[in-house]
Amino acid sequence: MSQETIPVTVLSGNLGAGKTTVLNNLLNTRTDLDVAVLVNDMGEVNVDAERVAEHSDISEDDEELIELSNGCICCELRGDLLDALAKLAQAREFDYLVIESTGVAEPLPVAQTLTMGFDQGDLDPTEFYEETGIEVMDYYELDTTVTVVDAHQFWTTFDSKESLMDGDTEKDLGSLLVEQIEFCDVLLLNKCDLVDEETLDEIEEMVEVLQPRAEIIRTEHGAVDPEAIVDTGRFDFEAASQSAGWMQELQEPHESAEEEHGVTSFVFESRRPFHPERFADLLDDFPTNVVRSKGHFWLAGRPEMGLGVDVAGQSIRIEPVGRWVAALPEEEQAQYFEAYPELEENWHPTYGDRGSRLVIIGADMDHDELRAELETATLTDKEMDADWDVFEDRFPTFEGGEDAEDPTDEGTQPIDDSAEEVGLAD
Ligand SMILES: Nc1nc2c(ncn2[C@@H]2O[C@H](COP(=O)(O)OP(=O)(O)OP(=O)(O)O)[C@@H](O)[C@H]2O)c(=O)[nH]1
Repeated sequence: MSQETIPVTVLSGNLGAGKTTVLNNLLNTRTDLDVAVLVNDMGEVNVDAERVAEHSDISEDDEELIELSNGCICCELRGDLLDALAKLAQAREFDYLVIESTGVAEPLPVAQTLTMGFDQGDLDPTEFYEETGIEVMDYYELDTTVTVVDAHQFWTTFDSKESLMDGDTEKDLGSLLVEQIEFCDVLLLNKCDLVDEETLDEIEEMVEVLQPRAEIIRTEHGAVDPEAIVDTGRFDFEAASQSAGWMQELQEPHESAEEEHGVTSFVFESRRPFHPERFADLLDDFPTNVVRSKGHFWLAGRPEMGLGVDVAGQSIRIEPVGRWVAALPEEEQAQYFEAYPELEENWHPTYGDRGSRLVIIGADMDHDELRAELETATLTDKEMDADWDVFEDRFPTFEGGEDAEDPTDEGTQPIDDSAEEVGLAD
């Protein structure tokens, strides 16, 4: 880390997990460090900021306590976050910055905002930025992303279908928890005082499978050694974005061994399309012990677009992930073959790159049984020769998808590892 930049720790975690408690604990134990704090709250009144002011040396009038209220810094307040931080750094000298996100914030976009500033594609430059040209990266360097998890509420949240509105987006608590676990350097398993040892072991095993890279620390009342969350130098955007268990599993598939609490994973692959009705039935009645599934699939009758499945806790989302290269004009295909030689190796003479690849993570799963169910949801030999358009298909259709005439439509890039997901709820 260079001398000039101010290191930043970002605290994320579900509502009530203990972020403010961790923050106050930190402020009260590292009194030698001049810490500035930015607290984000969804409501109009920044309750967390009040509580930080109440329980630490920082007062609410203090310019070291910045409040961003009435929105979320992972979405609509990204520009405000960048402005606030640039102004803070210009106005004051301090050693360290801690950002407490709202309980509904996803850590990845917050980290992206801090590491890329306004250069994020969909973020309009603010007036302040247009005038000054000051980039947040001129002053700050993201040091550690911390996710605080409520051990007591863990399984309830995980299995919850309850959803929250975040701006215009609806998020359900279970999948938000998974996202927060999947993107962090340090994971604080808080409220351990309320949970027995056996449950803690179970949670830890699940967390380790979802997020193999993070350091997991058990805490009570947010009491953690400041060294573990401040100035750790652990943050690495590339590593953090690739660290989710499902991603590693897709990159290097291996049938994971049965652990004590039976959290295992496997990758299902097929070069046959799924039957739309049978696969939809299977997803509707998906085994509840599958806690995470991610990947892309080929649906019979959808020759243009690969779809993605995203299972987190009790929520199942289907989303478009991109066009099959096989659906592109020949000149474009040639470009892909050049860029990705492995594409040609796995090319099917009739169906090209179409196929399905899903990672499934769960507790006490019967791999053989689930594999067989997935297999049964793909087309039979007879169906392979039938007309696929007559199958009942209740999967959502997507704009710019298989109905689109121009295969180069925006948002429908061919499938590769970097394919963006479009978060459309089912
Ligand atoms: N028993 C117990 N209670 C805790 C622990 N940590 C925090 N709490 C309590 O849990 C409640 C929520 O803690 P906060 O620190 O406000 O949680 P938060 O993540 O900042 O909450 P939001 O800002 O609403 O998202 C408070 O009443 C805390 O006192 C813990 O380890 N054990």
